[in-house]
Amino acid sequence: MSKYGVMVMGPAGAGKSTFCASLITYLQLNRRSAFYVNLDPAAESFEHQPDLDIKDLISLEDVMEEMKLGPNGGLIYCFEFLMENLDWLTESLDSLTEEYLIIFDMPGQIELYTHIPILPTLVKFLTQPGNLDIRLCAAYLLEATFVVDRAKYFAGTLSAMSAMIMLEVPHINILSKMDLIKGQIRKKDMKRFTTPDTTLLDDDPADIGRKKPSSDLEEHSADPQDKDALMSGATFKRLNTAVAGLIESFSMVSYLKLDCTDEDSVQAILSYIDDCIQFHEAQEPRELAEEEFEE
Ligand SMILES: Nc1nc2c(ncn2[C@@H]2O[C@H](COP(=O)(O)OP(=O)(O)OP(=O)(O)O)[C@@H](O)[C@H]2O)c(=O)[nH]1
Ligand SMILES: [Mg+2]
Repeated sequence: MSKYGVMVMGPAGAGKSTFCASLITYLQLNRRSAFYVNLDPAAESFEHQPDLDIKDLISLEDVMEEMKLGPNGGLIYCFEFLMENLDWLTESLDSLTEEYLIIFDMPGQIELYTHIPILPTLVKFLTQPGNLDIRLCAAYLLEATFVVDRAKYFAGTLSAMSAMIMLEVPHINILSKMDLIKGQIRKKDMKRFTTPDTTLLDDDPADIGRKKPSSDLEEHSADPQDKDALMSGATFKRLNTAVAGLIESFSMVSYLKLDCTDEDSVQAILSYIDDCIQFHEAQEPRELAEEEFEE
């Protein structure tokens, strides 16, 4: 029996946990079953209590104290511990039926998605037919306010692409917190953000506020502490153009828009997730139980 799941990922503060909560609320309102797995050992408060919480396996606080590690090193330790104790996941997830959408809420430390092979191993374990056999979709969130600074937007897009290549599962990218940029970006321009386009670098509003050295020579003589000058010179522009060109040539990343305060927006994202994992195709016709019918 297949299981279905979504792994919600992205940089710190991108809105992952809020999206998980909105998704669970939406599923519940629509009589669908959700199983919420918190894999962020630093998360403290939740809108919906997790059905499975990594903190019951290992606590980041204890790790930091006992192993004398900082928060990032501590997190990596927690994930290495999880990888040695995968039975803990199997015990709880194995009995779930295909009716459930398993939602994994991930931590925001970017190194987890870029240069450490822990996540690919975890994803392989979750999806392999011999193990949990979950049809998994990755949802990578990037905050929509990044579009205001093109360098940040392309750097974020590069991290989304790196996660896509690393994980090798169906993947959707999401621009979260769309409500925060409402009215700031014209509809016509928004299309250029949902499918990244190198010409976006030509009209970067963040450039306006930055000092502009007129040449590389001037840039190199700039004060190395002056971040504004460092991030506006010709070399920085060339780097961004190269990154944007790479993203465009791979042509892998496009974004869906999400505003967690809007139910229709959550529904639209869910329909993409369902489609990626072919959720509806596995569902049996179901008659309402007597109590549900009376309700
Ligand atoms: N305006 C607005 N704020 C949002 C939205 N989604 C999340 N936020 C806010 O963004 C902040 C971070 O949200 P979280 O859901 O905790 O983000 P996260 O990605 O889980 O953060 P970490 O787990 O720490 O990496 C909170 O203050 C949320 O209220 C949204 O759609 N719109
Ligand atoms: Mg979170």
